[in-house]
Amino acid sequence: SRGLAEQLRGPKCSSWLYGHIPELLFSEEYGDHEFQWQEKYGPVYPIQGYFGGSFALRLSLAHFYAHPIVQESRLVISDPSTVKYITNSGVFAIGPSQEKAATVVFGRRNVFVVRDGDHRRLRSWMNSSFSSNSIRTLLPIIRDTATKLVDRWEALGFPGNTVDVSGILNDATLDTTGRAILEYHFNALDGQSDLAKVQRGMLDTLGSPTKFAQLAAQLADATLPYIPDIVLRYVFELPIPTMGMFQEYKKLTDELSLRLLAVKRKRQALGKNQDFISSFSNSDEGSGDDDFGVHLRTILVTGQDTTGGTLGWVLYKLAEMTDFQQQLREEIRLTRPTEQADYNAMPLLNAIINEILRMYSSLPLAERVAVADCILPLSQPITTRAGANISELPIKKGQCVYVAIASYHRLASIWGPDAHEFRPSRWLDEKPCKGQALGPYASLLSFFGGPAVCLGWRLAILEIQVIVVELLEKYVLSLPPADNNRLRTRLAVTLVPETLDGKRQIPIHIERVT
Ligand code: HEM
Repeated sequence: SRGLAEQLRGPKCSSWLYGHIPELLFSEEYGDHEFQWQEKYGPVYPIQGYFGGSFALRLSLAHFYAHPIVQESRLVISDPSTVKYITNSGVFAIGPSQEKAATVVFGRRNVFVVRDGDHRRLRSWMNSSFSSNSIRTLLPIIRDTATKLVDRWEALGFPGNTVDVSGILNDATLDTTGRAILEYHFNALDGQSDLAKVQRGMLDTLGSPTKFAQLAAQLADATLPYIPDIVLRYVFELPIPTMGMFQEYKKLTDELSLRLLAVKRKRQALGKNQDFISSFSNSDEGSGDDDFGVHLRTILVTGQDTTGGTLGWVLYKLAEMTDFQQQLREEIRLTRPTEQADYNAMPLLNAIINEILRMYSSLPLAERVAVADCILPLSQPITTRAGANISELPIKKGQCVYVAIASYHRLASIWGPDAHEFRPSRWLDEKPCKGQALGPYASLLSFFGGPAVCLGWRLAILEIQVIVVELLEKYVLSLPPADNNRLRTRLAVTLVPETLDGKRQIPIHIERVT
């Protein structure tokens, strides 16, 4: 028996080959199907995975892969008790497709894939540079990036025009991670960094909006779990342009990581140093310098489009809500924030940021797999297809689940009857979240929770706060006059904004504050 998962009610499936995955991951607007399924089937329901039910195909593929994977049926989960169990119990590892994807881009033994003691050790040196004390000291660097961003807008002639603001925001977030954590100037905002260009090219290829690229992404998602690492390594050495980009990225980041380590070691000889790179070379992880490249790539990639995309949504919504924007500008004028505490004490600033994180979580879904048989707790009973009421859900080792972050943020039981509505003012209410906090910040699940909680959430929040304040002090944002100014959300590695004609852009009209 495969546990009870198969006996729950869920949507009917139309594709034997792909199951429900295209509707879940590749729908035109993110959540088109997922949010309706949640309304209909509740916060825990099964969907069909790839290669639906083909036992023969599964068997023939299974011997390539060390762990048994239940591909035919996956659970989509937003029930708070179940989510908490998944993030905290240690019974779940990163899911098979995400594991391969992270290994391909970052390298082996990256923080997403290592488990238990290895994960704890890795996090303990990484955490120190991202603690609240460390992040507070980064404020001058973040403000400096924000000033450079303004300079860039000016140099490109943004004021007085309608422009796409999205790419430059991602340059700013890469520059912040570089300077704040690695003490290294990428100068992505100046357009001078080869590494920044290659990283951009790689992420744009992975998340390309073309039909062909989406089909490729779908195929990769379906088959990656079965492709042994050794074969993948050969695929990435193939002499074709896309693979060349991955190789170039690895080469540049490996070189940079060795250079950074060498500089640090010299400086360390002069005295003790507690930053990211020094604590790596002092820790158990530091025994093999090669691994530093893996961790460098991990933070450069995970910190960039997540934070940049969130910022983009904030600016777009402010351009749409001009009254709110004006009130926020007034809040900024009265507060004149200089310390982190000042930013945290600005109700309107944080209301818009929190509402964006709720409605447009950059990573709306986390894939996990059970590493042992277990019993999932449920906060409300489920009626099975046979009509039985169950108050907990036994599942088997190998069961794949999706922690449905975006769906959780739309539960009426947690966020109230207007959970689907974009309403920043809910954050001015007494208790916007009616449940217990699952994540580290504002009761949101946007940064995940438990031991694998987002490493950079404090940095991301401060960065967004500082940049929004800096931009609103200088500019008035509005939507372009054309009818074609609505954006939709598409999952392309992260949740990206896209115009209705499929362009990865955030067109905003910009005027200087007079
Ligand atoms: C608004 C911005 C951000 C959002 C919404 C976000 C969200 C998340 C989420 C949902 C996860 C869990 C993913 C999973 O396990 O499947 C995660 C993990 C992670 N994030 Fe972030 N993130 C953001 C910014 C950053 C920044 C700025 C950095 C670093 C510079 C960062 C570094 C990481 C790392 C290293 C992990 C893996 C942690 C682990 O597995 O132990 N993130 N993030």
